[in-house]
Amino acid sequence: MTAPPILRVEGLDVDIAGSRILTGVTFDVPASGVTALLGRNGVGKTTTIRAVLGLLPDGGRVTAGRVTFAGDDITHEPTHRTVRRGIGYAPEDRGVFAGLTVAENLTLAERPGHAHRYDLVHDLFPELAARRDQRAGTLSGGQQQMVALARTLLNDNTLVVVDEPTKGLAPRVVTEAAEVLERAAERVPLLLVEQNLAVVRRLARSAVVLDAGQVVHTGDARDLLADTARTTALLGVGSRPDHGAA
Ligand SMILES: Nc1ncnc2c1ncn2[C@@H]1O[C@H](COP(=O)(O)OP(=O)(O)OP(=O)(O)O)[C@@H](O)[C@H]1O
Repeated sequence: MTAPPILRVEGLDVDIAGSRILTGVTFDVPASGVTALLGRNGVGKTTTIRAVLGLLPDGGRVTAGRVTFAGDDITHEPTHRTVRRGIGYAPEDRGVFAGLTVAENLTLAERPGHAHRYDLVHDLFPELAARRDQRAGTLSGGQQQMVALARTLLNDNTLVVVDEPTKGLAPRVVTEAAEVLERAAERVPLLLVEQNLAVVRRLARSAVVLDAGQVVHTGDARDLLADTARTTALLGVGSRPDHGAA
């Protein structure tokens, strides 16, 4: 028997400033492994995860559909309540406080009512223990990504959502970030927005592809990426650089 999905998105419509941005978006995130949310620039990936987290911009709202987390309807729930259920979020800009130390960044992420898993974080990222007194702004992009992920893993979350973790990283650092994500995914299911298909190939079990605000493909990630013609048609990879051999 397969476990029920940890997250279920059904028929989600989202409007922002009077424009329809998502239409009928439907997909499941299994309770283990990495699910990649893919698609060209501007198709609605970030809007999808922001809708799940109740973080749509001013003028944005869910007009139809349902989001279910661990069996509970969270569609119109305020973000703080959703997050307290056990969803961690590492945003595209990483949300790291540059002027604070690594240790202070982690302390600020501590969520009341959760066990704080410093043992897990330091086991996964020994480098962060060594750099605990270093200001986060002086870390490399890959190390800052470690801090962002460590913040999500500290609170024993049951799902972690990560938006474009390798964006803007040098190829060598992309490999480092992919390793970090791989280690994290052994502990908690990830919903990962990622443009780098080498990273997707390495990490993802399932893939959801968006185009113009609609889901146009769901299925096994490696099967999709093995089909070059389909990948090119859905993602336009021929026209986009795919940095870094992760
Ligand atoms: N605050 C906003 N106001 C108006 N339109 C917005 C806003 N946020 C997003 N959009 C529009 O919604 C659409 C989807 O954007 P979104 O950022 O979700 O795409 P994406 O797939 O994450 O793109 P990228 O890969 O470039 O991050 C785009 O057309 C964008 O212009």
